[in-house]
Amino acid sequence: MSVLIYAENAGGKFKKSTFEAVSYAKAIAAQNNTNLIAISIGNVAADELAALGRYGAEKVLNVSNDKLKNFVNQAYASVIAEAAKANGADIVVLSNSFSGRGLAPRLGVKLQAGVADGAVALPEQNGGKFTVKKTAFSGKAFAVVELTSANKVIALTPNSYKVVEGGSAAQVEDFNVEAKASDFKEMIKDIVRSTDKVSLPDAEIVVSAGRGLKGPENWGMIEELADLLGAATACSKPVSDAGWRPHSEHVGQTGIAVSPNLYIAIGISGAIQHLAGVSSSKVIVVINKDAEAPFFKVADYGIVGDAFEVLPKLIAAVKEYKASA
Ligand SMILES: Cc1cc2nc3c(=O)[nH]c(=O)nc-3n(C[C@H](O)[C@H](O)[C@H](O)COP(=O)(O)OP(=O)(O)OC[C@H]3O[C@@H](n4cnc5c(N)ncnc54)[C@H](O)[C@@H]3O)c2cc1C
Repeated sequence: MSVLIYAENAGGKFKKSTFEAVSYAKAIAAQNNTNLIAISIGNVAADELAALGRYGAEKVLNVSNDKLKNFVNQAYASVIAEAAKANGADIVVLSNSFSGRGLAPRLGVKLQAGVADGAVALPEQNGGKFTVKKTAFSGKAFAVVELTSANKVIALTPNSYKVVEGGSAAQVEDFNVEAKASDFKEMIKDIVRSTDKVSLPDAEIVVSAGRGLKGPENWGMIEELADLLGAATACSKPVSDAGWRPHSEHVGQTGIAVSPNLYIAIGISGAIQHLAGVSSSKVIVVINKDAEAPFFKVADYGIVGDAFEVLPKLIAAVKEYKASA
């Protein structure tokens, strides 16, 4: 028995969500008194691979097949499943990222494994039962699921488990798998990044605005606040539907799900479909002129006020704080 973690990279670098998933997988390996093996697919430098040892991986399997340079759901799932079988891994962990959400069910089929996607806590293993707390109904609720199969796949919600450092460099080994033509029926031809700014799914802070901002010409204040805080910008669905902001910024049930440390919602009512994508944020701050806006019910901090008065004051206060820090 062992635990296998799929270490996802972006352009050859591991993301914070990967370090969280490795730390989480290490804790599961420790619970089960077994070792942790990582698998990386794509072109990642040897020292970057070995550095996964810092978060608990003892061995890193490196798959650098040219055909697998870009993410291909089916092919990546086949490689990870092969690695799990070859290393006797009965628990496979990955990040519940865009790629992870595609891989988890495929791995479930390939490994005949129960899947807990959107996990938010370490599994509980009592009296032979293996249960995992996970988000349910697009983040509107939590569910505790029991995985009864011998093999298990767990996809960890980003920002729900802390990064734990302490280990030493991992041993890196090449892992070669024959890539099957049938795994390449759908391929990513090109990746065009929408912006050079902070990536929304990975952002620690998100500044988000809704129809209360009245029009696209008022987004200067949102961008200024986001720049000052090193945050990503987001918006509600009607805002992107109206073309005020790109669809890549739309968060919620039908958009991107985010779980930053801080989510600032400005002029957004807090409809259930919006909350579905943001409710796992650690701290939620709401600015809305209507004290009855539903968003206040889930807010940690709220300001009842006109965004056009509150935001300039907030921006000035952040500038003042940064200047004095
Ligand atoms: C199937 C389905 C899926 C959906 N998916 C999504 C989704 O993924 N994401 C999403 O966001 N929505 C989604 N929606 C739409 C959702 O139901 C809401 O209509 C939407 O979230 C409302 O957006 P909003 O809060 O920006 O606008 P509004 O509901 O118009 O709210 C604007 C808010 O701004 C406040 N306001 C106005 N002026 C000011 C001011 N000057 N200062 C401060 N506050 C002000 C108002 O008090 C109000 O609370 C979906 C709907 C359906 C039916």
